[in-house]
Amino acid sequence: MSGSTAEKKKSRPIASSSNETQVGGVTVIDHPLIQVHLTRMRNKTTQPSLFRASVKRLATLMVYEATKDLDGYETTVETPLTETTGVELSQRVGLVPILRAGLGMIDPVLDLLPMAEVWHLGLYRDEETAQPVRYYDKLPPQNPVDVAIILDPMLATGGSAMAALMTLREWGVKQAKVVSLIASQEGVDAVSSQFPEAQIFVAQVDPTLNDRKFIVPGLGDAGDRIFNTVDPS
Ligand SMILES: O=P(O)(O)OC[C@H]1O[C@H](OP(=O)(O)OP(=O)(O)O)[C@H](O)[C@@H]1O
Ligand SMILES: O=c1cc[nH]c(=O)[nH]1
Ligand SMILES: [Mg+2]
Repeated sequence: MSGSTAEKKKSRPIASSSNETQVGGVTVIDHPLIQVHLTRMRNKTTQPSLFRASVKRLATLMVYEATKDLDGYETTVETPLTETTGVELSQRVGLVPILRAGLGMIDPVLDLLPMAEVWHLGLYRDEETAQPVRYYDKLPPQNPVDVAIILDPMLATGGSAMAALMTLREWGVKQAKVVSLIASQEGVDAVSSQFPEAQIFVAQVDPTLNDRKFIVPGLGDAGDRIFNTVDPS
């Protein structure tokens, strides 16, 4: 590989050794693969097909880490050779994608948790006020899941995540996790102060929001980039 671009650029470890950093109530999951896929998503020239693929890859890596405290029970299994012990999950897990952009994360997460229930929540941000507007919610009145995992690539002001957490609290969910790819510092501060019991997992926390409450540097509008609905005018 002599003379390759990779060799000419200075190589260094790009993730902390533990791969997890606690910033306030937020777990930042730091891993070279996470950073590489996130960089593709941030790049404005990345086309929707690669953007979608990157969302899926990141969702898999993030949810793998975010589910490491799930409870299980011991079971027995017959291999072709003998009987041995194994594990089954013992908690009812609900995945809660926030429409639209959260839909981009659901398929890879269902691959990891095929027994999970999926409860959709429709929320969009009003363009003028940046406040979340509810337009779809079919959560049942009773019988909450044991663990709910909110899926949404972006956590900007935190308004949408807090609206979702409030809905889950009203349903009676005892353990709620939020898995986002990019958050703003302001957003994670707001969510962790209003919902200190919620576990928040992000790949990176960006420093600011602009005057339209978009994350900076961020990646633009995740829903538009996933679904290829950027207004060309
Ligand atoms: O933290 P907040 O300030 O609430 O912003 C984050 C929300 O904004 C985006 O959705 P958007 O309103 O663009 O809807 P969409 O997914 O339908 O595009 C994103 O997917 C979050 O749901
Ligand atoms: O930066 C942002 C903020 C909200 N929603 C997005 O998709 N991106
Ligand atoms: Mg959007």
